Amino acid sequence: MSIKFGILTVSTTCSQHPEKDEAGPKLEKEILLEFSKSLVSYKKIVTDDLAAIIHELEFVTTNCVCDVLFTVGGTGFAPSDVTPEATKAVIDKEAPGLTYAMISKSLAVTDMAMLSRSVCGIKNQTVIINFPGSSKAAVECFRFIKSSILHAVALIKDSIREVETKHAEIQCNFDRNLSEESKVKIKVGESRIRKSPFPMLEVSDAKNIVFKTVSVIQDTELIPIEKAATRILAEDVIAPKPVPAFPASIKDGYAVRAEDGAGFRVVEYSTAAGDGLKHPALQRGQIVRISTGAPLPPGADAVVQVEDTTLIDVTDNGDEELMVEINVEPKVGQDIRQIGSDIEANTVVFEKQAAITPAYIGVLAMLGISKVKVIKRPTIGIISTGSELVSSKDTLRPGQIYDSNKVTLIALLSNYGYEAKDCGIANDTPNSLKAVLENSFDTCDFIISSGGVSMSEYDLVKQVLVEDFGAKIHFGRLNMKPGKPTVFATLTYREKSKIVFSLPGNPVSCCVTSLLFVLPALRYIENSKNYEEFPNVNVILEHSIVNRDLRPEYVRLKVYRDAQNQLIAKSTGNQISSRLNSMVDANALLCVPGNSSFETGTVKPVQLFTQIF
Ligand SMILES: Nc1nc2c(c(=O)[nH]1)N[C@H]1C(S)=C(S)[C@@H](COP(=O)(O)OP(=O)(O)OC[C@H]3O[C@@H](n4cnc5c(N)ncnc54)[C@H](O)[C@@H]3O)O[C@H]1N2
Ligand code: MOO
Ligand SMILES: [Mg+2]
Repeated sequence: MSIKFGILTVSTTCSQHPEKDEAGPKLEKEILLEFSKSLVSYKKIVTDDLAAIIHELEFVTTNCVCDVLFTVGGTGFAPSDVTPEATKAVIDKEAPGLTYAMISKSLAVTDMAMLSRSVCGIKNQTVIINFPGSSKAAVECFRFIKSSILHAVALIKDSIREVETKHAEIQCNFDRNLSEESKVKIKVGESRIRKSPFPMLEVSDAKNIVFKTVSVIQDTELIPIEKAATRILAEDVIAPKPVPAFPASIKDGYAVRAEDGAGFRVVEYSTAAGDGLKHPALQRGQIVRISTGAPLPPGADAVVQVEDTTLIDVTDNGDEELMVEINVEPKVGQDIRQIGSDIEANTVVFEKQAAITPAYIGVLAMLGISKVKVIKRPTIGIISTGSELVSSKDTLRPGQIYDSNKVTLIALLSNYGYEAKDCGIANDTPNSLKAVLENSFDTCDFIISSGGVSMSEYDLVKQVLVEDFGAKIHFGRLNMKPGKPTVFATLTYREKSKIVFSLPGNPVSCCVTSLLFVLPALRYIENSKNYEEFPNVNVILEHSIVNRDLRPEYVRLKVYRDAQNQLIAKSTGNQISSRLNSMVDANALLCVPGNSSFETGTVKPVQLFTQIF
C-alpha cells in the first residue's frame, strides 16, 4: 500500500525563514527511507497561531491531501505552543496509544519527554500526529511509531487486503507466542529450479488419488431445516405424526353424510381451513359448508363440491345459506384427504444419505420437524496468493491487479451449496504465505488457495506447505489445460488433518480445476456412497474445435437446445486461461485430447456442470 504523508512545520521563525526549518526536511528524508513506495504529498510551514494551524489541519483533512499528517513543533510548555490545542479542535477521535508510545520510548532517551503535550488523533481519513520541534526528537518519534502506520492507514481506509494480511500475521505470531519465520528461502541464481520435480499425472489418476486420500467424514450435526438444502441426511427421518393429522376437505363445498344421498339439505354452519372442531356431530339431513383444507365435521363422511349443488334459501339479510340442494349422490370418502393419506405416522419418510432438496425441507416442516441431523461439512477457507493482488474495494497501484479468484471460488462453491470463508490474500513471500496459511488452518479444515504453484522463484506455496507445515504433496502437476500446476496436499496441523488444494493462479485454471477436483472432493467426503460425477451428455458441436497443445484441453462450452430440441454446443470464445469471460456463460466442459481436433457437427460427450438455460 502506498501512503501519502504530510508535514506541517509549526514555527513562527521558520515561517519567516523557511531555510531554518531542519526538522521538516529531515523527517521527509526519514519517511521516504522507510516507506519507499510512498510520497510526501504536502509540506507547509505555519506560525504558532491557533487559528492558522487549525485552518491548515482542516484543509488537509477535509481534502484528503494525505493519509498521515505529522505536525512538527509547538508541543511544549511555552505560551506560544498551541499545536496540541489546534489538533484537539480538529480531530474526531483521539489516538492516545501513539502519544503514549512516543512519550514512553522518548523517556528512555531524555527526561524532558515528560514535558511533551503531543496529541494524536483521526480526522476523516487522516491520522494527525504531533511531533516535537527539534529535528532529532521528531525523527526519533517517527521511528518509535512507524511500525504502526501501515496498519493504521489500512484500518482507516478499510483496505481489506492489508488489514487481513496484517491480522493473519498478528494472529499467527500471537498464537505461537513467537514470530517464527518461514523456513523457506527464495531460490536465487543457480539454485532456481529449471524443471518441475513433480511427475505429470493424468486427470483420472489424480482424481482417484483425491478420492482415496480424503477421509470420509463421519461427524454429524443438528441444523435448522432452513439451512439444510443440499446437505446429506445423517439418519432416517421417521414421521412423528400423520399428514394430514385430521380428515380434511379437498374441495370447497359441503360436508355431508353419504347415506343421506342427494336432495334438499339444511346448512347447519360453515367451517373453513384453520377452524377447530367445535360443533356436535352431523345428524341425518344436515350438511356443513366447508372450504378446502378445513377439518371434516364429525358425522360427515363425504364432501360435495359447490359446483354440484343449488342454493335454495338464505337468511333474511342474505348473508347465510339456509338450504341447499345436493345434486349428485355422494360416495363415502369422496373429496376427503384421510388421516395419514400423504404421510403415515411412524413410517420412514426419508432415508439417511439422501441429499436434501427444497421439497424435503417442506416435508420436514409439515411434520413439525424444525431441525435435522446431517453430515458435517469440512470448514472451507479460501486464500488468494500473489503480491500483485488487491481487493476490488482497494485502489490499484501500477502493476497491481484486482483479486478475482477468491470471490469467484467463494461464489462457485456457494452455487453448489458449500459455504466458504475468506481467509485473505498472501504476498509471494515465505512469511506472508506461512502466516496466511497458518491463520486458515486455525479455523478451516479444507483450504483452497490459488496462485504461486508454477515455476518461478516466487511460486512458493508448495515449498511453504512442505517445509513449514510438513505437508505431503500428493500431486503437483497434471496433464491438462488449463490447470497444469494443480496441487493436492494433506497435512496435520495441531493434531487435525487438513486438506489443501493449491490451484493455479490463472482465473480460468482456478475455476476449471475447482469443478474437476475441488467440488468432487467435497461431495465425495460428504457422501461417498452416493457420489456421482457431473452428468455426461452427448452434444452436437456447432463448429470445429482444435487443441494444438500436447495436453488434453478442457474446453468451456455453452450447451443449448435448438429449435429441433437437439443439444448443441459452442465454444465460449478465446480459451486462454487468463480470460475468465470464457467461463461466464459456460455450462459444460469438453475434453479434447492433446494435439487433435473435433469436426463441426460431430457428436461428443461433455460434462454438464450446471443447468442448460
Ligand atoms: N515456466 C513455466 N511457467 C509457467 C508454467 C510452466 O509450466 N512453466 N505454467 C503456466 C501455467 S499452465 C499456469 S496455469 C500458471 C500458473 O501460475 P501460478 O499458479 O504460479 O500462479 P501465479 O503465477 O501466481 O499467477 C498466474 C497468473 O494469474 C494471475 N492471478 C493469480 N492470482 C489471481 C487472483 N487471485 N485473481 C486474479 N488473477 C490472479 C496472476 O496475476 C498471473 O497473471 O503458470 C504458468 N507459468
Ligand atoms: O494450465 Mo495453465 O492452467 O494452462 O493456464
Ligand atoms: Mg506463478
